[in-house]
Amino acid sequence: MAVTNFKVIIVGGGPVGLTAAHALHKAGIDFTVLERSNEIAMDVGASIALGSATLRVLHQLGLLDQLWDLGGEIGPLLKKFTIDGYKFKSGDFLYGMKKSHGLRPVAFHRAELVQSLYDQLPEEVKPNILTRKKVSDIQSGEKKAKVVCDDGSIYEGDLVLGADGVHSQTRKIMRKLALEADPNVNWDPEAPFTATYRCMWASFKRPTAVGDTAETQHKDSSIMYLVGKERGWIFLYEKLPQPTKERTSYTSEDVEAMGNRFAEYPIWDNLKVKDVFPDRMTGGMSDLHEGICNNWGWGRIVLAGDAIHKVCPNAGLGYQTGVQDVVSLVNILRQLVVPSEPSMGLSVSALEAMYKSYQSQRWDPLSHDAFISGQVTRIHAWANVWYYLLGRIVLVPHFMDTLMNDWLQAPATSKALAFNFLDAEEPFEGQVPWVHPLKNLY
Ligand SMILES: Cc1cc2nc3c(=O)[nH]c(=O)nc-3n(C[C@H](O)[C@H](O)[C@H](O)COP(=O)(O)OP(=O)(O)OC[C@H]3O[C@@H](n4cnc5c(N)ncnc54)[C@H](O)[C@@H]3O)c2cc1C
Repeated sequence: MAVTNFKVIIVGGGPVGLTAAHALHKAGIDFTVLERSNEIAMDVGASIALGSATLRVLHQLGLLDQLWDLGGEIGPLLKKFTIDGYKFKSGDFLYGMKKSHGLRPVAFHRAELVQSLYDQLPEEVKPNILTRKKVSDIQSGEKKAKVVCDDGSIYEGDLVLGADGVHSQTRKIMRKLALEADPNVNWDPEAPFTATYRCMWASFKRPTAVGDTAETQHKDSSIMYLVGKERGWIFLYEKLPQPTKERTSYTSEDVEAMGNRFAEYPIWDNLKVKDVFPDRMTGGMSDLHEGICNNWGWGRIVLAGDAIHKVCPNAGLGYQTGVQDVVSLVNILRQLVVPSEPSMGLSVSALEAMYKSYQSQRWDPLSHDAFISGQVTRIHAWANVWYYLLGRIVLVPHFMDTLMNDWLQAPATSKALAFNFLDAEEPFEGQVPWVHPLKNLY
């Protein structure tokens, strides 16, 4: 039950929007989610792999028990192939994660993860999740914000949280309002991200053992193969003829053509793209935009998730960075609104100060995750000689442990945020202690 009369309107019922809904509910802050799709968990075919830092946050929210039934831990065996089927490496490349924080990443089917986030909302707040609500306009006033949907309906709140993805309408509206208020303000461009690669993904009935994972590396194109509990997924990556900031829509013919271009490439021992692609259950294709916005909030509008930062999926960090946004934002917001008198509300200047704290808390860890994501993508695609040497020769399991995990990933993971108002038993522990242990909240 809400303990304050502060209300957040969340634009977008994707994974980040629904995670925010859980967090706000636990913080005692009222919310409404406006989702443009007809259903919450549209099956677009992709997987989402989550590491220990994200899963412990979901554990704090009480969601982990049900999620275990859906996910499959990746590894221990990762194989690396060239496109002619030569297996140039094989080993436990993710052991470092298990050693440092108790768990290798766990792979979920995205639609099942999102459905579970929805299903696990308490019954009394499920009516706050509204579908077929495409947000078309936002007014940000001194006292309240109004959100207008394309069916003419209007929703009023104290804060609008744009979790509406890479092509965020909330981000576009916020930019327009900020520039109208001050034409000289230095703002992100309307299309703030650039795509250098595109990806086609597909899911199919699990062909090999749970946890199997492979990379197929080549100049400017690569594949990832992942096997979860029930399904397998392939991700086919290809460098674009030139980088673009535009939004390209791909047709089913484009999907078919890309599948055919990769048909003979291996994804596992004795398994090629052509052996799974024709039997795909779901799939999709998009350009992979990359970048981080500089403007995270204005007036009564703030952004989270893909709406403000976009990374390539090879390292599996996109949603995970969005979860960290939610933790940071809700921790700070709760401190501001929950102790205040019910009638006080929050001024725009107080909110804008909050956006600065939120952005500065998230900036360095986010930049680190974006760096890792960009590197992994370019290593898989042999983007230049240096990346080729890393991918093809240098990154053997032992060195991978030291470089990627012990030096880069484990220190970042240990500093990952957790909710500072929710207690929980620590679900994962390894050799590297958490900086924010759940039992000893900071
Ligand atoms: C192939 C692939 C594999 C990936 N694998 C991983 C992985 O392993 N691990 C990981 O952490 N991340 C992964 N990601 C990234 C992850 O999917 C995204 O980072 C994540 O989905 C972002 O969540 P979001 O809620 O911010 O945005 P989205 O998932 O884009 O959700 C936005 C929601 O807003 C809604 N919306 C949009 N506009 C409006 C509007 N005007 N009004 C109302 N609603 C609107 C949309 O319908 C959607 O439901 C992967 C991505 C891809 C493409």
